[in-house]
Amino acid sequence: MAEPEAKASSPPPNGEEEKMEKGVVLHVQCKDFIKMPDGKLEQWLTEVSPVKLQKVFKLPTWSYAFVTVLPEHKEQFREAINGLQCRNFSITVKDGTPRKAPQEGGLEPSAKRQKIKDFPPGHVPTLKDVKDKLKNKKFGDILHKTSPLIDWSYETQLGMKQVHIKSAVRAFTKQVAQKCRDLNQPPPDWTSHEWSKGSKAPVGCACPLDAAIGTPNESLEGYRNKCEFSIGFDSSGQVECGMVLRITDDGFGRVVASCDEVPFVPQEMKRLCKALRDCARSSKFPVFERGRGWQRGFWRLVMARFSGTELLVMVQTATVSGEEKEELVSEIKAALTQDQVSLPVVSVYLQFNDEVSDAARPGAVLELIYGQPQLRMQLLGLSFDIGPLSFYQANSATCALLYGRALEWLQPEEEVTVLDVCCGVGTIGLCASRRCRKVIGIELVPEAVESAKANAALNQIENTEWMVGKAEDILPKLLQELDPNMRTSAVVDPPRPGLHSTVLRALRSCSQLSRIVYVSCNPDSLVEDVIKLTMPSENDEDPFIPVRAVAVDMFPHTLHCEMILLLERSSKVKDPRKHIAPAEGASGNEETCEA
Ligand SMILES: C[S@@+](CC[C@H](N)C(=O)[O-])C[C@H]1O[C@@H](n2cnc3c(N)ncnc32)[C@H](O)[C@@H]1O
Repeated sequence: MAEPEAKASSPPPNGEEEKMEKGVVLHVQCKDFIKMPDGKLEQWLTEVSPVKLQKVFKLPTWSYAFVTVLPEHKEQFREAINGLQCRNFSITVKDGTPRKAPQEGGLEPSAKRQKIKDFPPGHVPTLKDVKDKLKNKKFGDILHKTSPLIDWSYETQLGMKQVHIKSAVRAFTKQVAQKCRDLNQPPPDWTSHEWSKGSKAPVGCACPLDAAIGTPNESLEGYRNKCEFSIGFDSSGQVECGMVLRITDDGFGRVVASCDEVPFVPQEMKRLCKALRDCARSSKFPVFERGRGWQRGFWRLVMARFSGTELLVMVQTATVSGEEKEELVSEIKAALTQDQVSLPVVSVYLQFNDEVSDAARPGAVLELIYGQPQLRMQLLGLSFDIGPLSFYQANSATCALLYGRALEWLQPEEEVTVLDVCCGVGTIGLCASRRCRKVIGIELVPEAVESAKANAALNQIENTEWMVGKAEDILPKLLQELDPNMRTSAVVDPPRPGLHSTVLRALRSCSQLSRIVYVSCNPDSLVEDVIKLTMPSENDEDPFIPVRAVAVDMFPHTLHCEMILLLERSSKVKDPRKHIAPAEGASGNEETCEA
């Protein structure tokens, strides 16, 4: 499950309006775009497009790009590109929205014309409705930008998230049935109305949904144990350390607002932001700024992790060397560790980043300039030491509930080997390890794998093995070489784009694997992955079947929604239609019903 950024999201692009007015803008989306630098994507699209592209615009975090073509080329482009495969996923092409530069202090003209309607009192919108509404609202306040559900009660927010995952379950149920019909093959039984009725699932859903797991009341404020803050200028031009309120009209600069009002930021982090804001205001080093083709200044980002009692901080600046670096380091240390600041800082890292993007390259210099290298977190009776770069679930209280349910469904028994795919610092696997034969964790980030090994040792756990690399490279061979008699279960917890198709194929074709617990932070990508795990195929008689799902709200007040889905081999799942009570007046006993 990927962690959503604790910062306000960027609006779509802007700029070069002249060119955009002459052409038409198309929204071109594909899961694999997120991994492609925009230059590479432009090169690839230019190669596959039958028409000349006027412009390709994509930011590093986007899984979509805005492509401008001449109006007379629009349909030809759409026809050629829509449905085309890019690496492992297919591309969709929709009409994009050409943008005008926003007018000072107001809404964009197009958004004004569109007339933003507030939701009527008492109406509970879907998460998608709220998201769509936000797209049109350019200049909101930081509270609503970061916490768009804040105006609804928490109970209502949970209801919205429950509806969201119900839609995901309906979507894969319906799509598997439709795909089978398209292929002239009978849809699997679990897509039928009778099956969902027998399993007491909502209409159209293949499996029942448990009541949504929410964040406990006492953790609804300040629940994040990790946040990222930007150092930049606020709307009055003052240096601020907080959250990005909006992107400036040129598409490059960020207007930063204080996070004082943001409910999910813990008080300790709010005080940390103030200390760093004051430090940057009085510093000899200017704040980082960027525009088209230029960048200057130093102070950029702050990442903080909070264990509940202690803080680990990473400050990101542009590169500073020699004596100047020493000055910068002592400014940071003084700001964060002097007695009068009274912040519980136990660890400070400095990272240099000279990219236009805030995402530093994987090899960017990262130096511990104060205190201990890691922060100790407690979870389900175990201790975890984590560094600045490793993934760790950002809401500790709800994470314990999520893992509790995932393990309940996984049933790690003595004879079972558990695969922890995309394991991060090994949290789920280590929590399962005391109940199963062995845990094998696979993770991309080397720092996280080192932490997983160290965390196993820290908790005196010896039945684990950790593998560093891409799951798509490691898993096929690992599963092929598995002892044929080894009972195996898997928990998969991929980042937002979901699992690689090679991983899905390997899981599906491993006969020793009988159960998958899929933890997802993105129900949309889960839908596509579940289709691949469950679609009947001629070569394999025993695909997976969705058995149970639950929404987990790790990020109250935001649009993010996690879910857990249990999948089991179809041969192991009892047919729930057999338990439907016979209609009144119908003859026959239970045996005849089951026949
Ligand atoms: C949502 S996190 C889950 C981490 C862990 N299961 C937990 O609960 O803390 C996803 C993890 O997948 C890792 N990851 C991303 N792409 C990967 C890949 N292709 N192969 C293996 N791991 C990957 C990320 O580094 C991250 O640690």
